[in-house]
Amino acid sequence: MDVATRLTLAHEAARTGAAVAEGGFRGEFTVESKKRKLDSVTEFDREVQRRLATLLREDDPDAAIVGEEDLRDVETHSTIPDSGDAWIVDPIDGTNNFVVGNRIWGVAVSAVEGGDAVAAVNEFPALGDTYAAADDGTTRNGEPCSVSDTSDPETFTINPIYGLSAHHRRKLSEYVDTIASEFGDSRRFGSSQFALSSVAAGELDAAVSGIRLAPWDTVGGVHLIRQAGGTVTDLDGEPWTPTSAGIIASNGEAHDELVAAFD
Ligand SMILES: O=P(O)(O)OC[C@H]1O[C@](O)(COP(=O)(O)O)[C@@H](O)[C@@H]1O
Ligand SMILES: [Mg+2]
Repeated sequence: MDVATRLTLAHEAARTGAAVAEGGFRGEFTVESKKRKLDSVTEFDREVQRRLATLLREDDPDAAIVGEEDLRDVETHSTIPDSGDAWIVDPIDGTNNFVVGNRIWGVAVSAVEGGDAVAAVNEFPALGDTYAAADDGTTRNGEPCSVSDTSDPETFTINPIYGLSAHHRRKLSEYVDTIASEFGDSRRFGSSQFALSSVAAGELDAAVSGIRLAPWDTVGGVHLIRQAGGTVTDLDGEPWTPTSAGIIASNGEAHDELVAAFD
């Protein structure tokens, strides 16, 4: 399958999942906690992943499906296979927002070949924004977009992505302090894919995390940023991969300063 076809399929999957989730947004549904109190899953997370996995398998039967939710009836991987093709799915990124009726949640679908992302779509239906990329740049709602051109670190707006586990809380507060003392302002949204999409479209200058984030929270958004002209590394400044323990994603204009500031 060529990358243009993969992008089309990613769009179709994201749209399908978004329509399913939109049907439940601000309605009544069941919510459960997974391993941690803040790690929520709803019946819509599971249903969207089920629908996406079925749709993607129909068109690409040999590809692995990597997804956030553990479904009894659908085979899903939790890590990206070393070889072959895979689809990475976050059925709802920003579930805690979805649960309380906050609009910042989306469906993330990306295609990986031999470990490398080749197409990605992050759709945020309640916001009306869809970010997408194959191999010829990134679009927001079908129009080309690019990372910001902010170059003065003191004016950078940065999203410190944290996660849902309590033991990393100290790291988050250190990151917020560093942003306040060495950079500009901080933002937090409760959705890693939203943060990364925002960097890709120049709505944020950078997003950083000191913890290893899941592939469904990152791979698509990282591809969007790289295709939009940005830079994504690990905390040592080496190119980011899904196994990196931390991420510095930026417009590239003050990347060395970011790498020096966060560890
Ligand atoms: O910006 P915040 O509040 O640190 O949130 C980031 C967190 O949000 C999430 O992207 C939400 O993911 P889910 O809603 O899919 O569970 C986390 O995986 C990530 O760690
Ligand atoms: Mg999710």
